[in-house]
Amino acid sequence: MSAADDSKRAVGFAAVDRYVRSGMCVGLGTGTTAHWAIERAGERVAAGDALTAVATSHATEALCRERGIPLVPFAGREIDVAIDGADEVAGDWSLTKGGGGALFREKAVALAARTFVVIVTPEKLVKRLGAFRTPVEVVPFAVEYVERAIASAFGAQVVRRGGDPPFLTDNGNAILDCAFGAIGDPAALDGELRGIHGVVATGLFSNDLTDAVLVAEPDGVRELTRRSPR
Ligand SMILES: O=C(CO)[C@H](O)[C@H](O)COP(=O)(O)O
Repeated sequence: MSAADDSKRAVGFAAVDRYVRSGMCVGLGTGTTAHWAIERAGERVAAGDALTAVATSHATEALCRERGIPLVPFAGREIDVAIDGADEVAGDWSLTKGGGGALFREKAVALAARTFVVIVTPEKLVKRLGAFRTPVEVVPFAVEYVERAIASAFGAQVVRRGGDPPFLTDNGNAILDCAFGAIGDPAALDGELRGIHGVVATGLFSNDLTDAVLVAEPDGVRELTRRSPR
């Protein structure tokens, strides 16, 4: 296993070990870091813990089935804890997510969770969001209009994800990866983007969603303490 995989494994395992108890319903994220939280949840089920899970993507759902983790229907039900990776974590704990295209379901699960735990490797920590392009999920019927609207309203460079065929999310939608530069107020930008007809969701997660951030450091998993008010 590579050193990068070792770190992701450590932080994924730590999140489950610190935040998940038998009897809980767990929201399981998508991506190479969340993968390890799923593996650990599978080990816990095999060891006898009564866990159920909500999956944030088809890929996560398939891995849960392979690992014998019982899945429950979601539809926005309240869940105990959600564990997921991120593409960027800002100093105020706002996030960019959606590098894997699962942003809509990931945000729905994070919103419904009593506790939302973010697991990352250290290079994901940034002062302000924006170096990683912001993913915006868009109904394909309106995608060209939304591309033009984002470019003209924000002066952003907008790239449609995928080629021919284009990338489609698990919801059948397109993703626009948008370069806004450093983002001063992620919640405000999220709201403005969602005001454009055709936008379903953005990968900007406001900082009031995040309850804990675990970082895989070379000498162990560090849990950040929140400096800014929620
Ligand atoms: O938001 C996501 C998927 O939509 C992922 O959590 C994010 O892209 C981080 O992935 P990884 O842990 O593989 O770096």
